[in-house]
Amino acid sequence: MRRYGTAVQDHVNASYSFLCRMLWGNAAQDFIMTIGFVSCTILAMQQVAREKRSFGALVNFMFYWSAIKGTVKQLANSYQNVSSTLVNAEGLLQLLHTEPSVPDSKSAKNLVVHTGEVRFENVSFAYDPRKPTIETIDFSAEAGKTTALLGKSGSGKSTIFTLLHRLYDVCEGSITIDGQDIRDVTGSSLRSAIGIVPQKPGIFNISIKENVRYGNLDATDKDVMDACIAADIHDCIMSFPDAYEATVGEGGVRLSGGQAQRLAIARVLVKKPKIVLLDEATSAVDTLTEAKIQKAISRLASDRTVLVIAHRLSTVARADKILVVHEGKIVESGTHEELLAKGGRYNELWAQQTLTKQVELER
Ligand SMILES: Nc1ncnc2c1ncn2[C@@H]1O[C@H](COP(=O)(O)OP(=O)(O)OP(=O)(O)O)[C@@H](O)[C@H]1O
Repeated sequence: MRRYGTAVQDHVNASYSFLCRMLWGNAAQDFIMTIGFVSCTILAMQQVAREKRSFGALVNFMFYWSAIKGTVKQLANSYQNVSSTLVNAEGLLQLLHTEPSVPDSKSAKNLVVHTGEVRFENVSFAYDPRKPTIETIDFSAEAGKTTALLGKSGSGKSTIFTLLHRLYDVCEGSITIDGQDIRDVTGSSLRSAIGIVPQKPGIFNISIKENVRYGNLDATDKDVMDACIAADIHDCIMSFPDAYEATVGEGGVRLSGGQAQRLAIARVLVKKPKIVLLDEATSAVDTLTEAKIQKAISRLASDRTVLVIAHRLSTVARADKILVVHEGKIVESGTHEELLAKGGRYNELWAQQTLTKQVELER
């Protein structure tokens, strides 16, 4: 409350000072205009008295003056408005001119995606050179298959996504998509080839239709509806009084967690990328919602390379390949059955998750 109070007080002080200056400015402007008018009128009257000008010219002058006065005042006010708008525009321009921290190389070409095979070759990375985050990770996510990343919190799963998106460059090794090193391609072509379903999707306070279309601004209304049907959210949207025109509130507050995630899946479906990164929400959803999300994910995954940070047992078990990440390294990889048979860390995580699920169900 104290911080908010201080901020409001600062705002009031700034508004008061702005208003005072504006009033002084207006008063000065009116004063100068009046002085100008009085001087010109005296001069004109003298000329009329000396018969240098006709009385009609004096009337004309007064008529023109009253016509021009309003426009000149408007011009001065416009200047005031323009200067305050320029402050905002300057902020926006600064934002638009922000240089990316990982710029495109001079010889960068557009990424050409054929099958969408992703390969990490001996990749090492550290946010802070004193503490490695990823150490010599080596794996490939095969085209059209689902690869699940599983591991404890802080093991480096999200960092693998961040590197594939090239928000940071790797310190050692390379990441390739269909044989092209992502450092040699343009950032825009890389990002348009990848669709992301984050845990907390960025949802805007606009209509559901526009929120889905954000994935592909050229998508037609039919494309949006088809994507929502595939993401199993169409019926839910139709139950809203305004259907696709319903606004969802700032950050999507009027949607449940499961609905927001399916909306994000629909957004990726209209984008139609070859590679999809999926960060499953950990929040406990009921079994029916989980089944709906799972159905939407299966449709999203068909014929696409999917890398998923898996939290749900159903996703983990269905994945074509599972990578167990531990302290920035891949310690185990294989299918669900292979890893269970190994009896290692995966087995341990699986047992833990199954137990948690049982406890949740018993509640
Ligand atoms: N932007 C960042 N700057 C510095 N360190 C970071 C940054 N992002 C993550 N880290 C650190 O990197 C490590 C790996 O984080 P990461 O988010 O990849 O883990 P995660 O396995 O995805 O965890 P979770 O399952 O909780 O999301 C953590 O120790 C974290 O503190």
